[in-house]
Amino acid sequence: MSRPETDSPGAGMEFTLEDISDEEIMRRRALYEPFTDSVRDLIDAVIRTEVDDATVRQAQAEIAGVVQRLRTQQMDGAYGVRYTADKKGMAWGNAVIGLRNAIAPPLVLRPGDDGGVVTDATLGAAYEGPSGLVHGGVCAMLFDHVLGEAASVDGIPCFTGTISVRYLRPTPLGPIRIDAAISGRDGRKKIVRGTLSGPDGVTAEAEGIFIVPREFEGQAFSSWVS
Ligand SMILES: CCCCC/C=C\C/C=C\C/C=C\C/C=C\CCCC(=O)SCCNC(=O)CCNC(=O)[C@H](O)C(C)(C)COP(=O)(O)OP(=O)(O)OC[C@H]1O[C@@H](n2cnc3c(N)ncnc32)[C@H](O)[C@@H]1OP(=O)(O)O
Repeated sequence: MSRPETDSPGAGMEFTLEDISDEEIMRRRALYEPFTDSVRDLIDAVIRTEVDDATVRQAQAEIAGVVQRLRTQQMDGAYGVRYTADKKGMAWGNAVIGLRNAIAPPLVLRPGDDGGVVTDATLGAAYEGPSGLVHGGVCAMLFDHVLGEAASVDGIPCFTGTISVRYLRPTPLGPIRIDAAISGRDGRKKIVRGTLSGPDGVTAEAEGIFIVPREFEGQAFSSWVS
């Protein structure tokens, strides 16, 4: 596939204009969302299957066939961060929110009561660290994105400068919630705090410094289409 028009506003952040209608976004979403969900199911099934060796080998051959078919037409490089003419972002390859990324839970964010953002998700076997518990790096990755979104609520995308996570108690695999909001501003820097909660309450808290790249100062974008 040829790449749509690419714009690199700075700080290594590359955005790609893909001027498509809302109907076309809906069509692609209806196609790729269930497709990617099937791959998420596959990841979980591969981790948890207890079928016999022959069945595993047969499944591997079938998966290799599917991969080969998909590879007959591929875009160059990663999906990138695409946006429409009215500046709706489509970060569909993103590791945390990507609609086309089976590694992403994917998180879907909504506005919180405090001007911040909140998300609920279910983390299954693919996110395990210690037995039955969420991997600490996964917690950090999810915090990074959610705090980054909270920092960007006014539509100006921010980069993570520094983030620290305090793991208070283990986070069980299963339903989780993350809340994040800006707690301070200093020029291009925004201090953001967040919490990760499981069914029994807060398990980890994070604080980060998020920075508006110089090139983005004064620019406002729309929200993600996820
Ligand atoms: C075009 C259409 C777009 C469509 C988009 C549509 C919708 C989007 C809307 C909203 C959502 C957007 C995004 C948010 C989502 C998720 C977030 C994901 C977060 C990430 O996953 S992102 C990847 C990891 N992240 C990096 O890959 C950063 C690499 N890095 C750099 O790119 C630079 O390093 C940068 C930019 C950080 C700073 O560079 P710089 O040149 O601006 O900095 P400079 O030296 O001028 O410092 C200025 C002041 O920041 C202080 N400062 C500097 N660096 C600091 C640091 N690291 N920690 C703490 N403080 C720091 C200084 O001390 C000074 O402070 P003071 O003013 O007080 O002296």
